[in-house]
Amino acid sequence: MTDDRPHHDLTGPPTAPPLVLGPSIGTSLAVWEPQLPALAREHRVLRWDLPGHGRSPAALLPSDGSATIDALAALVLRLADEQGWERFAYAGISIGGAVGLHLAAHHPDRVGCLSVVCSSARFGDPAVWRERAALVRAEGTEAMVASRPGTWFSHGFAQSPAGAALIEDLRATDRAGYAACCDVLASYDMTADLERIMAPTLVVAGRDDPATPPAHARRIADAVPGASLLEIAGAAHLAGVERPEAVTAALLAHLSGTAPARPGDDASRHAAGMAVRRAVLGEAHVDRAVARTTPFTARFQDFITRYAWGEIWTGDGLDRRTRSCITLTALIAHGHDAELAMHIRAALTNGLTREEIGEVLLQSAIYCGVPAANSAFATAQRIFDEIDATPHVDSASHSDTEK
Ligand SMILES: O=C(O)CC1=CCC(=O)O1
Repeated sequence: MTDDRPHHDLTGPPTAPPLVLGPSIGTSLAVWEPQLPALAREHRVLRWDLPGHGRSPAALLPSDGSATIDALAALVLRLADEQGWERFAYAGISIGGAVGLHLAAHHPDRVGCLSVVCSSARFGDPAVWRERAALVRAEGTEAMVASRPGTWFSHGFAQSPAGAALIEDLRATDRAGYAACCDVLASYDMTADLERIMAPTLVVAGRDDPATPPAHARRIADAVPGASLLEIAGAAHLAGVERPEAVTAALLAHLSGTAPARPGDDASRHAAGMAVRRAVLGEAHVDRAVARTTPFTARFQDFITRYAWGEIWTGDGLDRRTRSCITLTALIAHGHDAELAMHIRAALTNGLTREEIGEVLLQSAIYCGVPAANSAFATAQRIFDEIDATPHVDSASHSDTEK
């Protein structure tokens, strides 16, 4: 590697569609580790390190306070050019997402699909970022270590191996590189440019993110034409680390072109429906349903994929969490226990916590009847126990029956 480009790595089939992943300040490209295996299955993934972070040289950005988002975006374009990628999908966390917004607005021919995770069009008061830059230049990134756990994670997660490793990456970050990224954030303001973005855009927020709270995500999603918004419960700023399955599912669905299918033909509705169905119910589950399809069930399989998933679940009028609440209630009301089990797992994938699922079940006791809710609680407890007994299995990888 020469010293004038960011450190980066490449994963996935060399001929697969390109996807560039950008990290957040204080982290390295390892922050994308939880998503990498799934994303690299069907993409050639390029992850890059911010200047002074991971293994990138700090000198990629000026140290005199003049660093800009344009300079960071130029580094990414350089990496894409080296790969011969005229057009690529881009996903970025926080400042990494800001680079994506900038690229999509100012180089619209380069970004075919955009996802921004816990990011913003403006990261608050520039003076605060200038102060942080000065502090880190004087004292190093150790000065940020005490406050990051509460910003990056909701309670307790910082003590997990994944959380602790990220804090160590912060400690290892070069002070000049970190400070220059603060300068970037001080001068960054995309507010007036969001409406120029034409790439299909997904905006993801962590509900408990104090750095870029959901209101920041809403501002982006409201201004970028056609953007979708997903808020993830039980996650702070590094939502992809804390709630990996929810973020991975959202990115996969977006990358596979699940923009609302209406108006469209049956084929595009089927394709969009299949992608959302996979994102919500899990790859393994849908693979099993497809494998079980017979000539007798084929029309019905096509119908639910195209209609339930391709028309209704793809809609952007309600978020997936809300759709899960409605679906759980309806299944309880009609006593469909096998479908309920499947949709309890789907609700977890869609970002509902166990406590929130419990609230839905409690409320169903009022409107669907106590016996129905009693049976639903038993089903939910069984699913939670199954998940706890196999902690490394994706909550969506289940064997409950689906039509
Ligand atoms: O300060 C943090 O750690 C949160 C954050 C703001 C921009 C970014 O990349 O991370």
